[in-house]
Amino acid sequence: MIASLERGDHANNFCRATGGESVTLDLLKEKTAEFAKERNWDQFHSPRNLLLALVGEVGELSEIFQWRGEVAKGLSDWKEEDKVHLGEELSDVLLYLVRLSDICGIDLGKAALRKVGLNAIKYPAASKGSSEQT
Ligand SMILES: Nc1ccn([C@H]2C[C@H](O)[C@@H](COP(=O)(O)OP(=O)(O)OP(=O)(O)O)O2)c(=O)n1
Repeated sequence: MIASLERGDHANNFCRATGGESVTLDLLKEKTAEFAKERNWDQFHSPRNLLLALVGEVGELSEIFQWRGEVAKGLSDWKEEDKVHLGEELSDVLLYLVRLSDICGIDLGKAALRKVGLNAIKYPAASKGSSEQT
């Protein structure tokens, strides 16, 4: 438990070290690039390796929900440590996605915003309550 608390403190200090600026995709892109460079891991961060790592983390994320049955929105009945764990696995997925996009030369923020626009055209607000393609 102490080790886990120390780990949390260390991670929180890292967040403060960023100067408390708002978290953007660009910031995460810079942080993940820096993390890889400092460890000489650029050589391992190929598109295929990153994709496999991403899928592996999606598996770890799925395990948290596995066998629980349906989960209430807000996770009000979850233990705090389970919520912290969920945040970690969601983050792993996001960080690998950001890194994969960067390595592939895709501006993820712009691509996602464009996709939101495409989705709105494909599913006009008039089709309220139905997720069927128009
Ligand atoms: N070659 C690597 C290895 C790790 N990471 C970073 C991205 C992820 O955020 C996290 C993944 O680390 P682990 O593979 O240790 O996975 P977990 O943190 O999920 O640990 P575990 O699988 O033991 O639960 O570290 C990375 O960028 N490149």
